[in-house]
Amino acid sequence: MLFLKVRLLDIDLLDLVLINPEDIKASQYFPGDRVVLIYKNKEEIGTIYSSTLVNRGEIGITKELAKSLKVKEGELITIKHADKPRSLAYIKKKMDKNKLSKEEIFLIVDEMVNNKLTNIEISAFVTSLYINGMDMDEIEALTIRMAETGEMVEWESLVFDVHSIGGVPGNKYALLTVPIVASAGLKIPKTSSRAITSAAGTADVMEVLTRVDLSIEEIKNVVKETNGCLVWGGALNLAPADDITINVERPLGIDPKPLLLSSVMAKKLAMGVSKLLIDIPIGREVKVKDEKEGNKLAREFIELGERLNITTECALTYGNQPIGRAIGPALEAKEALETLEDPYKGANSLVDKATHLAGILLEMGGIAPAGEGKEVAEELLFRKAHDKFMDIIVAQGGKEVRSEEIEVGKYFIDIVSPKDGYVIELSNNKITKIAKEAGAPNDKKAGVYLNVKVGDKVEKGDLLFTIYSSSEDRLKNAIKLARTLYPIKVEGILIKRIVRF
Ligand SMILES: O=P(O)(O)OC[C@H]1O[C@H](OP(=O)(O)O)[C@H](O)[C@@H]1O
Ligand SMILES: Nc1ccnc(=O)[nH]1
Repeated sequence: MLFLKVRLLDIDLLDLVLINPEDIKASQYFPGDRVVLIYKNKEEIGTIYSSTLVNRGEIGITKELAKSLKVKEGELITIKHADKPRSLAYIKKKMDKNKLSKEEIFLIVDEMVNNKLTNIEISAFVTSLYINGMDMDEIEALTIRMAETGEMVEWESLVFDVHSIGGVPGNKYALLTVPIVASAGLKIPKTSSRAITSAAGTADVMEVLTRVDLSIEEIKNVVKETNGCLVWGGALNLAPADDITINVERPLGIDPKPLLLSSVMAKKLAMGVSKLLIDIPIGREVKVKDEKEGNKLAREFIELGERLNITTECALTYGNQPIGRAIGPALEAKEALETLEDPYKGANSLVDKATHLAGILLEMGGIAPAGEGKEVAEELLFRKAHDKFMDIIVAQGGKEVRSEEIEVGKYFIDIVSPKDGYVIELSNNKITKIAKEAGAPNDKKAGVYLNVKVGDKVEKGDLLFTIYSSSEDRLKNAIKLARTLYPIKVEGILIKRIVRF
């Protein structure tokens, strides 16, 4: 046991514990050791790093860790050796391609939620799922435990929801679909995650306009008032393991299928959703490459839904190029608002996707007859969705806002076509990489605005796209990347002329 005086660190690395090298030398500990930090009746796990940033007799811990321990700067805490988490053996079992039992999966989730696993261990779990997968029994256990380890919401009437598996840039459909469905009288308390593989998750986009970190009580009030909401799952104590795994998935840029299924469905189970529509974008550069793979994933969502008592339908949607033209939180919020303000001016792909998905939900909810949902949704988009969206923004704690008031990055650069021709290729992955390099999603004002889409005719010097950032340096890096990646290819229609011999 070692007693040390707390120093608070402004570092975003939850389990980081700094100790002066001299103190480490004089103790039984080594850098990299996992330790239990004890303060009064609270315990947390941390990993020791050696650093002269703290003086002898001090221990540097993050503000977040201090908050969990309820300890203040200058107070004394105790550390002792931590046992290896028991679930580590099961993570290794999955690495060795074995099936895990329900109890083993429950323990992994429990230890994850109780801060007993370090990011390295969680990352090994995520990677093992990426490589070795899980069967439906395992996925069901993972989903149920992810939901049960947080709060579970109950409603007096049926609630609906829509959720995209993501992967396609510019996927701001929910900012239209939710108000359309809510304005038809169905309850739709939508939870989203932040970006996983993309440059902006729905929660990141919505946060530009209003609060997304509502409590369950607040959500209930918003839904009572407006029928809908668009909130961030990670802010609530709703399926807490979801946000923990997403924070590991994001830097790896992967979304393993068992986690994709459990991440989405655990949030829906915890939120008490009864009828759900899943959007599965299909395309070369998204999570699901073709229709065959899409059908398979859809069947898995439907089966998992049955096991959880959530009536689930799926829509396979076009994912070969971005939805709409804006990529990045503020740019997407602006485009969604523009489209709600005047759907005639909105990007076709955005209006089409949002009304198709809303239409299916309206049919599932008995509001529209079979086959007529899209038409009803379009009408609601023109007549009611904008006002409903404003009501939701205000009820969540924001202010009514017009699209022209949304600020985007003050540093920007236009990228123009090097030749005459047609846009023959627009790469999702490359556009996402450029938007991220410019700072999205953390820099809400960063991103890419596409002036052209596949098939458009362009002349040399015409604007192809604009990159925005709040930082001059990040913009420079994004430009450099854009110049090497060529995310948009322009070619003439004539490929080759062949003459007779
Ligand atoms: O595209 P990437 O970042 O991989 O996936 C994450 C996004 O997909 C889902 O979309 P929605 O909430 O249904 O709109 C999530 O909630 C999140 O916004
Ligand atoms: N893995 C996930 C993909 C899409 N949405 C989620 O909430 N989670």
